[in-house]
Amino acid sequence: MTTARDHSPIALLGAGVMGEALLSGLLRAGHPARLVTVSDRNPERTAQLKKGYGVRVGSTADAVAGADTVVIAVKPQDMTTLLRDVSDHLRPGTLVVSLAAGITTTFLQDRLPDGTPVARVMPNTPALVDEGMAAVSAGTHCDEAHVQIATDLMRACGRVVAVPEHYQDAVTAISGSGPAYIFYVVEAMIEAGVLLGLPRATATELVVQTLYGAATMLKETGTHPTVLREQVSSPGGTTMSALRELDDHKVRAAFLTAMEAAARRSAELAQG
Ligand SMILES: NC(=O)C1=CN([C@@H]2O[C@H](COP(=O)(O)OP(=O)(O)OC[C@H]3O[C@@H](n4cnc5c(N)ncnc54)[C@H](O)[C@@H]3O)[C@@H](O)[C@H]2O)C=CC1
Ligand SMILES: O=C(O)[C@@H]1CCC=N1
Repeated sequence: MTTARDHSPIALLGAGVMGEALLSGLLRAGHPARLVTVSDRNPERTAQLKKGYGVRVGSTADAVAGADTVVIAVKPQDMTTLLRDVSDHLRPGTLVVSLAAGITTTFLQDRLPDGTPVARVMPNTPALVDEGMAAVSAGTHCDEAHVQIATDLMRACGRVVAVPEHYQDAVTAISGSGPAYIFYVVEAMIEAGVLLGLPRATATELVVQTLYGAATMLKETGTHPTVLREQVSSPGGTTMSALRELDDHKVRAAFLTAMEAAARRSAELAQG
């Protein structure tokens, strides 16, 4: 899909884990490196990205002044300071896309020049391998073309959905933080394999391929996870013995409580 701002200048402010994931996806999708200016308060980081990707680097002021789209990927706690700098150099009509957890479009609009179009996006780290999941919400001054630009940006490295902004805390708890829960389960399964006497490398290969296979089944068959789980669970068999332990240890309830906590934390982050 092409848009009016295809291959127009982008400023990326904050080039940590998430910023690099998006940057690498954009470049793989064909966005010219010379049209991306990266700014990070850590000079080692900008030097790494300049060397690794051939992008331009500069101050926040330089990056913002030359951009049609400004992508902000700093921690929520660094947002207020950064927005002061951005505000001073933003050209009228420039779209500001924030990837920060918890930071609302109202928070952004209140700290940017009147009428600035802003979009709030919740991405996730699988963007690094073009399998990201991102949810986009529009601010007050964001029209359909702006939403499309934000969507196209994120589509460079995975799937994108548009959601009403009041869903964003829940989205953050599910797909934003979600990869960490999966990696946590993977770690636990590998440890279990080692406990059962498998070499760590073998346990890791078994777990990773099992995860990949199960995820592929979910995605490619569209079959409900309950049905897929039942297909593995023979009457009186091994799987039911394990699942009973997970139920006894309230693992399902723990997931619900954990994701409620993540959503609550997301809502708190805009309060500073
Ligand atoms: N890591 C993840 O899985 C996800 C992160 N996010 C959001 O993405 C944002 C970035 O998170 P990470 O990349 O994980 O953090 P990070 O700590 O890896 O990267 C943040 C970068 O921002 C830079 N920075 C801080 N203040 C700055 C300033 N004033 N000007 C320029 N650069 C500045 C830091 O030096 C750092 O390199 C956060 O708001 C987070 O909520 C959203 C979804 C997933
Ligand atoms: O933990 C965090 O706050 C960020 C937002 C979603 C994933 N990582």
